[in-house]
Amino acid sequence: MLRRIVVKIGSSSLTSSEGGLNREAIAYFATELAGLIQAGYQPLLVTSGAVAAGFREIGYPERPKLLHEKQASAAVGQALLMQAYREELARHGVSAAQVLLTRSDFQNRKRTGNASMAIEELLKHNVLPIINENDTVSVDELKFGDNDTLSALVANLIRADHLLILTDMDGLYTKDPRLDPAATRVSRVSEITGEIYAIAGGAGSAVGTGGMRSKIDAAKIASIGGVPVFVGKVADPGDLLTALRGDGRGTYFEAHGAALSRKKQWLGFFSTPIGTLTVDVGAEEALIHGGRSLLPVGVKAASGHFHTGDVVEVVSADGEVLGRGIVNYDVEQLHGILGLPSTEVVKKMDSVHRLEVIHRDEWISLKA
Ligand SMILES: Nc1ncnc2c1ncn2[C@@H]1O[C@H](COP(=O)(O)OP(=O)(O)O)[C@@H](O)[C@H]1O
Ligand SMILES: N[C@@H](CCC(=O)OP(=O)(O)O)C(=O)O
Repeated sequence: MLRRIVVKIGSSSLTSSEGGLNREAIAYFATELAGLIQAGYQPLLVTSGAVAAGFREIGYPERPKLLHEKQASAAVGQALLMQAYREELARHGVSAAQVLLTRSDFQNRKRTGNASMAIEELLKHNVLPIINENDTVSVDELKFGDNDTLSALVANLIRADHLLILTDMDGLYTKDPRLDPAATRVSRVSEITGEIYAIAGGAGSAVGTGGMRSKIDAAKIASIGGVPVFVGKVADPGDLLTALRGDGRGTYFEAHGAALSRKKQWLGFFSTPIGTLTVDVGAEEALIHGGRSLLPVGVKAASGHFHTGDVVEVVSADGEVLGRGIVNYDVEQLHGILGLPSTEVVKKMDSVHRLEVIHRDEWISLKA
């Protein structure tokens, strides 16, 4: 299989604060994407820019803040965006297709399957999928808001080899460089800790939305799904290939997990946990590094009104979120066997359906 690369381009790289598309920028990115195809890669594009491209034509003086105004701007701008990409890609003999997705599409197994089938078919026919959020139907609870998270979910869905998030900054800095000129670039992140989140700020431009924080969220999702991420800037011919090969101007986030099944993608990023289990150090080690199931002996506390088959969050003794899983006991049953070795559990219970509190096939680690 060709190596699949998801490239995400933010509004800040495609438009100016006064609105409208920067055609030169689109032409540049089209050339870079064609360069990836020529080098034997299979790129998919996740692009923002619809709102920023469309608001001026509608008559708004600046990027609108109200939802319906954004939606109207996106409806105009999305057509402009696609037209520009299609024309510029055609110069390189590359055909492109529009794919619009919302958060709820990823919550629904059938829709995720449909999206994946359509994307696979496009790739089979060498058509470049150009993906954006479906802004017309996205209201607050359905919205990704920025496209960074969407790009990570797409990368997991199609089992990408790399995710390249392109923006107007050449990577993550120790502080928002617009506020602190002395800030320095973090060139590699092996683990996304609270410290990494603490240095990432919000959007710096008048057109971007998520800022560095949403890029870290995206890097975390992709990294859990086994996809390494580059966040940075490309500006010169060949920069995209250079970024892919590890020498780009930006920050590289290492991947942790292996590619995730659809079920685990849902469990990790879309399920709603209705209880919490606190585990001891041994259980944490078994779950995170040992690839093992969670047994009653390692569970110190259980809270929430959950039943067998519900999703619960698992936290360490000091409250750090370790992951999520589908629990095999009701909370009342679990309270009776907390910390007990398996032999005691079997003696104490009338019948044991499954000994594991969470089976490893129904567990996802959220440490990245
Ligand atoms: N620690 C940081 N390092 C780099 N950039 C940061 C940091 N904190 C906040 N930012 C801001 O994030 C912005 C990029 O995000 P955003 O405006 O949403 O872009 P895009 O439209 O490309 O997604 C940068 O312009 C920068 O001002
Ligand atoms: N779907 C919206 C994305 C919003 C947005 O600005 O995202 P980003 O530039 O990635 O922070 C659009 O196309 O305008």
